[in-house]
Amino acid sequence: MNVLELKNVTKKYGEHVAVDGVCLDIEKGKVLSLLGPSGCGKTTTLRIIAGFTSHDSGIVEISGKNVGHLRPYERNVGLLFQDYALFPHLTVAQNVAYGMRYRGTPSSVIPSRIKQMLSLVRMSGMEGRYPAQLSGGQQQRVALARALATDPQIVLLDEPLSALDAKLRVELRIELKEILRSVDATTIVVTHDQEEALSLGDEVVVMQAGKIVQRGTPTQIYAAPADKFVAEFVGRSNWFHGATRDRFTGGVSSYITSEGAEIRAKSAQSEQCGRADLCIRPESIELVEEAAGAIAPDPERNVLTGVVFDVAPLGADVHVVIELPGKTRLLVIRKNIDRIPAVVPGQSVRAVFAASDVLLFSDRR
Ligand SMILES: Nc1ncnc2c1ncn2[C@@H]1O[C@H](COP(=O)(O)OP(=O)(O)OP(=O)(O)O)[C@@H](O)[C@H]1O
Repeated sequence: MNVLELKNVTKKYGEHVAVDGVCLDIEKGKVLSLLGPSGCGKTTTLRIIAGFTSHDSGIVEISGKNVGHLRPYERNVGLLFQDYALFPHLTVAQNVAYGMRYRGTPSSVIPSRIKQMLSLVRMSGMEGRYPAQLSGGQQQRVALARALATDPQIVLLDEPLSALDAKLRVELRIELKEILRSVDATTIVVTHDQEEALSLGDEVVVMQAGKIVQRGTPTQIYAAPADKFVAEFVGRSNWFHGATRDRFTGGVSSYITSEGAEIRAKSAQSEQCGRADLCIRPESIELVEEAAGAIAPDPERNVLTGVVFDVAPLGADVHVVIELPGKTRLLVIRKNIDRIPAVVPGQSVRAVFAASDVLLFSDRR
């Protein structure tokens, strides 16, 4: 059974439709990431579920019950919101106890529950501290303990890690995932950080302008984006615009790009596409030096010749920018451990990628 179900939920601010007919369900114990650019309606959706914002139409159900008329404290929802900081005048223990007292948890149970929650978020021994005496990461752990203390039916996390620096963010992200899994929490996490969304969510929901444009596993969203917006928003990408020239057997079509290059794409949809946007992920491209000799022709492989423009060794990855004829630039990302050819700017190379790695988006303009 779904713990949460939104049925055609819409919210307008004046003429502006912030949430536009959203339908969303989530099963018990699953973590759903809500991802999208600033202003696409993620926070408004969470606030509607929590009961802080009323929706204009549609139905919000928690465990099969319409909760549209219930106040926030009457819904058993755990919250960790950007603007829902710890109470500065309360200790760690009092902050964690706050929601429980509000919801009528028996006083006899509260101390052991505080202990359990603080141990879960690795904050045992900090009960008597005030928020100002904690680091940003510690404050977020306490806020998480407070959100989970009432054993909520749904946990809503709005940009839970955004205030932290990059390294701590990644560390806490891994912990957060483990904690949510250990308590079997049904969770929606809002983020505009794609890496966070893909790593935390069992499934990812991508929103644009108040609407859901795709829902899928992190792998589906990355490897099979529903449209150009999702492909551009999730992951890095190289883009070409082209028109079909030839069609071959096995779903392979060749496109001539605006810059005059030929790119072959293999896709179930390629038969329908006259003009199309072609997307190639930087990780799908291999670099082959000129010195490596001729590359055997293969109708399902692309070979583009260019000149290395920039090489950026970024720790585990190397980012290489290739300039193709017509000044188009192609980003190639290789793992350091691949021992890619030690290319240098100005060197001629070939960028090689499979026709099946080209994502095609039909251009209906
Ligand atoms: N109280 C309000 N009054 C008027 N407009 C609002 C209000 N709250 C949100 N909006 C508008 O609704 C749209 C969606 O806002 P929302 O905060 O849900 O976006 P978001 O996807 O969470 O963005 P961000 O990632 O920047 O937090 C935006 O255009 C915003 O300006």
